[in-house]
Amino acid sequence: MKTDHIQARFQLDYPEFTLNVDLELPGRGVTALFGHSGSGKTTLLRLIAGLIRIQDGRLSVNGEVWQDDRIFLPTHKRPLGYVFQEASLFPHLTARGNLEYGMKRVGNAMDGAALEQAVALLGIGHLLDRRPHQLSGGERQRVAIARALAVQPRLLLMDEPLAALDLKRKQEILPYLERLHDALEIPVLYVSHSPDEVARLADTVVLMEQGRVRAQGAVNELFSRLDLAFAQDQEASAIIEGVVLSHDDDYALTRLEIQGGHLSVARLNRDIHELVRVRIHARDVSLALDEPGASSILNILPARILEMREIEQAQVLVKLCTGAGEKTPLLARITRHSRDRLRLHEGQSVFAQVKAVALMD
Ligand SMILES: Nc1ncnc2c1ncn2[C@@H]1O[C@H](COP(=O)(O)OP(=O)(O)OP(=O)(O)O)[C@@H](O)[C@H]1O
Repeated sequence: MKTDHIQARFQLDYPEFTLNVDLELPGRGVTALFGHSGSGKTTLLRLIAGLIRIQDGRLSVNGEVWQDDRIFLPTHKRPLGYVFQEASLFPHLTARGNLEYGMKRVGNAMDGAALEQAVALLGIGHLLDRRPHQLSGGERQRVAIARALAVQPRLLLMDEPLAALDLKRKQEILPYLERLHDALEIPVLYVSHSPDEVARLADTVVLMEQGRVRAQGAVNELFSRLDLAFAQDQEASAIIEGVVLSHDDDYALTRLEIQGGHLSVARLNRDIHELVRVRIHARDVSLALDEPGASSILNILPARILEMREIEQAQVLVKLCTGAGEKTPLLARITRHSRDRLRLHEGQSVFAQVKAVALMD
């Protein structure tokens, strides 16, 4: 049995829905369970939490068996944290009272350090004496996440924790989730049907369709697969990780090093060597056969065409790779007319002109 993975195998038959998954997931980092409404994301999370019991399921988390032919740990014996869409806090308890109740409930000896760490990570120190009705939806959710973490779980399950919040509150809470992503040693399973959240937070994506796993892989790999929904969306984009190389304060630009290449972006308030994630929309990338000599475009990357797919009558989606070892994926959305005029074909070397780069975190 692998000790640094989550292995989950479940088959569940409801009258009108069957879930059938056999997954091996990384033992740390954020894995997004992504899919349309009704694809089985919550059901899978509930099976993993032990809230649904089936006969022949198997689940091990970083070497510990939680369920197999002989073992079934009930939910309260599973060292996990569960965050729901709506923060289910006790209204009569303060934020602190809710955190402490969470710890007592699982029978953990009160670990002050873990509690403090969770409070600091979610930035709720100044809210601890308030009751839930004195908190905004986003703040309540931050308390609920801290409560889940204070018990020092070995797995964190999050079921659309932002779904009940409006856009402004979502924007407020996302930086805290990004901090979790960087700080947590434990695996996080994050249910979402927002590609934007997935792009920001996830390392790995499991794409669910009708109770089955349609695809699984690294976020940048899945986002650039032309056969999947991500690339066919209006917001289709490549996700690229880079390191801050230098700042040019004169021109208010920051230079990022990406795998085997560079990107210039609007000045980032980030330290040198810091890791950042950027998103390049397919609609912001155009293609040229020769290196444009005089151009106002900052980022012109040598690239190779891997695959093309017509997506609408007039549009073609192009999957490219760039950088050393051609490992960095890029998407371009061009017109069918341009494809034919430039006689573009798979395997061809081109120059990708990147009009805009959006910072993800
Ligand atoms: N207890 C149950 N009995 C029968 N059918 C169920 C039960 N629970 C869920 N289902 C069905 O299983 C399917 C998957 O539901 P699930 O809640 O897992 O989907 P989901 O991907 O999480 O959706 P959403 O994004 O809307 O939360 C749905 O068709 C649902 O109606």
